Amino acid sequence: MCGVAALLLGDTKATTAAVELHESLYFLQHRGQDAAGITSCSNGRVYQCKGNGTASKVFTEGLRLQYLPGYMGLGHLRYPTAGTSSASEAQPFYVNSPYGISMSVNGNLVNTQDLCNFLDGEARRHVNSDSDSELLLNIFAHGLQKLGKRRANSEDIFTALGDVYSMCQGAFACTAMIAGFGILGFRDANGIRPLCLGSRPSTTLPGATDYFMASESVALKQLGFRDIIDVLPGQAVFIEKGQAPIMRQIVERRSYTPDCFEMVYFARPDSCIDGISVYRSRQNMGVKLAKKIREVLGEDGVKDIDAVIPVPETSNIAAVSLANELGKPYVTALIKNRYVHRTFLLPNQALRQKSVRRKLSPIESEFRGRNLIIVDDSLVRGTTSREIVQMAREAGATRVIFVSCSPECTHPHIYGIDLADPADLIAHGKTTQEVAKYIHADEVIFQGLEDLKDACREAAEGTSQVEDFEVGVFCGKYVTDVPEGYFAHLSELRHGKPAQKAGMNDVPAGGDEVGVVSSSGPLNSLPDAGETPDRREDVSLYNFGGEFASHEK
Ligand SMILES: O=P(O)(O)OC[C@H]1O[C@H](OP(=O)(O)OP(=O)(O)O)[C@H](O)[C@@H]1O
Ligand SMILES: NC(=O)CC[C@H](N)C(=O)O
Ligand SMILES: [Mg+2]
Repeated sequence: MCGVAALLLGDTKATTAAVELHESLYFLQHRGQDAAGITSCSNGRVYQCKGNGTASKVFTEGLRLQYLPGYMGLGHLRYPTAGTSSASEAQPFYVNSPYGISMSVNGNLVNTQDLCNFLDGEARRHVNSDSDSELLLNIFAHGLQKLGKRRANSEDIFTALGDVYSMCQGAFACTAMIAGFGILGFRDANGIRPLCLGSRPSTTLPGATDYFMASESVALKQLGFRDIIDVLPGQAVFIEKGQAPIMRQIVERRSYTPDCFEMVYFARPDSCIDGISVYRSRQNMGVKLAKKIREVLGEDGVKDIDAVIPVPETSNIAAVSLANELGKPYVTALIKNRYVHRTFLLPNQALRQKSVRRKLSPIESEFRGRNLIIVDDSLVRGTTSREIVQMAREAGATRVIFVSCSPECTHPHIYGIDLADPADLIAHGKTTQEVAKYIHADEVIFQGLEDLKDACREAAEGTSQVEDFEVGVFCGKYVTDVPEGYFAHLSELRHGKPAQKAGMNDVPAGGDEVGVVSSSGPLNSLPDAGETPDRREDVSLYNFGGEFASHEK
């Protein structure tokens, strides 16, 4: 999962799109911590700043925004699922031909080899990284280019998207910008990854309207956007500057099956995705899990429990309703260090392991001599649960029952989690008792799959059109076709090359945050922000474009 955003201000003389996009990245930061980027457009020119790290690092607390003028733009936060962690794969991506297109992608494609072959052999387009998102952008660009127009209109945009839907297999929710023309959003035919659109009156041009698209409604809400709607499966929305949005069903909806993991872990609880309140779904997960705990432990077993402890932060909401349902005290005995982010999203196991203790510490008195239920939203690799049980034991807990708001993760998540190899999954090929033994818990209890789906379904606010959920990670049945050999290919990639290998176009950098020039040299290099020459490698900060090649003229 990544976070995507696109903004078009109604006042085309405004220069503050990047400032607002930057603000929105703080509401989407939980979706990706590896890289961040913003692209903006002013007078037909495209400006871009991106690199490895969180939004505050890449934009050095907002200092770099002065180099990103314009009334429209894109934002991106990356959690890599394909390619490498190299800064050359930070997004948005840009292609100059045709028209100057930028794109931010949330998702994962499963037929990248076919796309590479097509782009190389037929489209004659150079792809400069291992990123599947750069492939998707080039498929779109090729579709637009082959129409052979000097300037595109909205129909051409929709026509070109036809190629994306017919050629790209997997999950995607994308935002794009065509220099001087407008912004675009579109979502795969099953609606696996989320995307929503909102509007608000312009504050600088009376009567004009600003439009904003993002992965999660919380970003829209907090920036004052209202009338929020979900982009539907197979649907695209194009907003030309100064115009109202045009919604178009590009391909028939194949299903309406958002990824259940959005509700379990990815999304913020104050977001509503496809008409489903994430907060309410997590509450429901707690209620349903309590029922399962009663079945497994029996009334006497439940009676023996002293307290319910959440593993902050995602499980907090479910743990409250679970504790209520069992009639047990909810005890916040694991304290989260507010300066440490999500550990699951870190790029390697050593870092993830180290970060659990850095992030969570026990209040020992709340553990000593007690029978405890410890609740987490999921057990994926088992990194967190193993470490937490160990902490509970060190603190003197008598009995530890570790419970999960979602079922056993037994299969790779192919649409947005960096889990190429099933062997990485704690529950793959293990019984529940074996999982308990592995994490040293007295007992482990998982939510049932149907209960999880019901918890999400029952959290619909009003009329959600969602039919079912993508739950392949729990059962191995995926909503899209998966090309033969895909899993073997993933495994080969994982074992053949280090997951963190450098991109072919990486340059060595001095600091922690390796950064690269992610395309050929800048046409109009911007002055640096006062950094040392070494720091300049940390972020690509370029102004692309020229006087004549733009819809602006
Ligand atoms: O079994 P694992 O591989 O450890 O993965 C599952 C854990 O990772 C996530 O926490 P994370 O620290 O990323 O985020 P949070 O603060 O939102 O809970 C998730 O909430 C679980 O706690
Ligand atoms: N998590 C995501 O949505 C990742 C997008 C894309 N597959 C990448 O790895 O950059
Ligand atoms: Mg967690």
